[in-house]
Amino acid sequence: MKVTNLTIKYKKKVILKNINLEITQSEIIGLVAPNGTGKTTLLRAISGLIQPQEGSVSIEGKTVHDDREAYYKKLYYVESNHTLYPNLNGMDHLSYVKSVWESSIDVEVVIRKLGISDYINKPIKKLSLGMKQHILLAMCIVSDADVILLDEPMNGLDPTSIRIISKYIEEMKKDDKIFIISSHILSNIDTITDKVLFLKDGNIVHSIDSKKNGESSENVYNKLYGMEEE
Ligand SMILES: Nc1ncnc2c1ncn2[C@@H]1O[C@H](COP(=O)(O)OP(=O)(O)OP(=O)(O)O)[C@@H](O)[C@H]1O
Repeated sequence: MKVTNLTIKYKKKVILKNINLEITQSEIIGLVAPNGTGKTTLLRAISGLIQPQEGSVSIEGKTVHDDREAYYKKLYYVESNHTLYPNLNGMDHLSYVKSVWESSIDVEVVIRKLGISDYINKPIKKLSLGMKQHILLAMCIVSDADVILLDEPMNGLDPTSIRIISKYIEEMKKDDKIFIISSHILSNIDTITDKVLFLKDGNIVHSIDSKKNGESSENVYNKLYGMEEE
């Protein structure tokens, strides 16, 4: 997946300027920055939901303009739980994703592994925030897409759930998938990422290779966003 010279503005306000990013298969990328920095904007641009003023995004060499349907099937974007239909249940959502993404993933296995069988048949409007997050994550797993974009996936999850989800994401990486996971809380995603990208002033100002023993991502976060080190 390649992002080339991407610039996004809302009216005259520049949110992202000249972003370049290349992600090879099978990587888990963390996208970290405080609230309001542009993480969601970047994910939305990659997913083709907003058009950049300049630059482009391609997956396996193809942009959304080359073949819209093929591009959308290659990726799955997990936005906020407001995208869930309140009167439908989790199973309805999973069946929908399985059919549209033409996936061969076994839905029952995903439900069992995520431990969501108790509420998978209840309407979304009766579920807690954490339960809805689980349904969203189950949907992205069922899609079996090559590129999975997760916007703040750990919001509302307890530590046990974060561990289960993290383990699942690491397992899926073996199937040659790219994950981009945004978070304003570094500790939620620090342990599973291969690389952490830090956004500031519209650009990726720093990246850390998590598998190498170098600088600590926590120190970088504190330095970049003006927090005192403990
Ligand atoms: N539709 C829009 N119209 C105008 N400005 C917008 C729009 N969407 C986002 N913005 C602005 O773009 C900036 C980046 O927002 P974005 O949601 O991408 O940040 P974020 O890093 O994902 O924040 P958070 O962690 O709070 O979700 C903010 O200043 C926001 O006010």
